[in-house]
Amino acid sequence: MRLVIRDDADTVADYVAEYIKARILQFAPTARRPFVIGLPTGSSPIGVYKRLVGFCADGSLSFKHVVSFNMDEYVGLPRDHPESYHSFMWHHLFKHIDIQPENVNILDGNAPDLQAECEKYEAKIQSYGGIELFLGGIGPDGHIAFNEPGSSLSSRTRVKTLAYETILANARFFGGDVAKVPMLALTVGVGTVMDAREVVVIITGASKANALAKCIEEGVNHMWTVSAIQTHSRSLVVCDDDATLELHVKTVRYFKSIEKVQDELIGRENLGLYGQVAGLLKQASLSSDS
Ligand SMILES: N[C@@H]1[C@@H](O)[C@H](O)[C@@H](COP(=O)(O)O)O[C@@H]1O
Repeated sequence: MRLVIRDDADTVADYVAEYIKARILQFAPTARRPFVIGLPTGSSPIGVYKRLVGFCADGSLSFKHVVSFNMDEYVGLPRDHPESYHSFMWHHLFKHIDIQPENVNILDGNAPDLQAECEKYEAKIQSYGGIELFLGGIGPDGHIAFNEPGSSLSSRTRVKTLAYETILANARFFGGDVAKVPMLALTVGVGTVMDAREVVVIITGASKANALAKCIEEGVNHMWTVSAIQTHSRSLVVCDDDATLELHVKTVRYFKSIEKVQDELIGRENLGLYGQVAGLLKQASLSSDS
């Protein structure tokens, strides 16, 4: 796993947006071989989406051959409710880019058979050969998607009861009224996210500091579901300074030093064996190889 630390949420968004752009360009998707991306909602990815919209507007990136799968959706909230994840995604990203509507996949929280909806979603992901890159955010309790504490680390897409903490945290989107926050959601599982060939997680703000420390400095634990990322062979966490508040100084220094050495390596592209690695790093533009 790599940890990249930036000064604030804006520079985190710059980094992640550039990273995703580099990945899609490098993949060179076509209609027959689309780039399959997993996407989150929440405040964490908004800056990234804004930048991706900018790349599409200036012609440096296209989503024409990108297929998306969203992480989750509330149960029972009308699709056109302003706080549904359908509305969120169209408002912040999809309506501004050239993605083909039929390539957008979001769980239907009003499906007559919710279980069947979840199974269909997993099967559709499989039909594309899996997800290339799953982007995620986390809750203050370390949950990824709606995989609340105690979720199985091998869980698949399913119906999930929300933790009271999550309901409280999300009440800000419902005029501060806890009673208006749905208590159930459909969510991809931890296993669904970890099956992606690459996982990138955004963690910003002091309210996520404890979760970041639990997830990367302690063991893999179902009470902090994003800690499963430790077992992934290609994972990247991008956080801001505020989110590092609970990390050991040596952890922060270690990951900063790794990034510094990689930057130096890229500068030595023509030097023998170092050059080989530097070339690979540069080719990947940025690398999350563990
Ligand atoms: N289901 C979503 C998660 O996918 C998201 O990561 C989390 C954090 O949201 P925010 O980025 O607003 O802190 O909120 C919800 O619980």
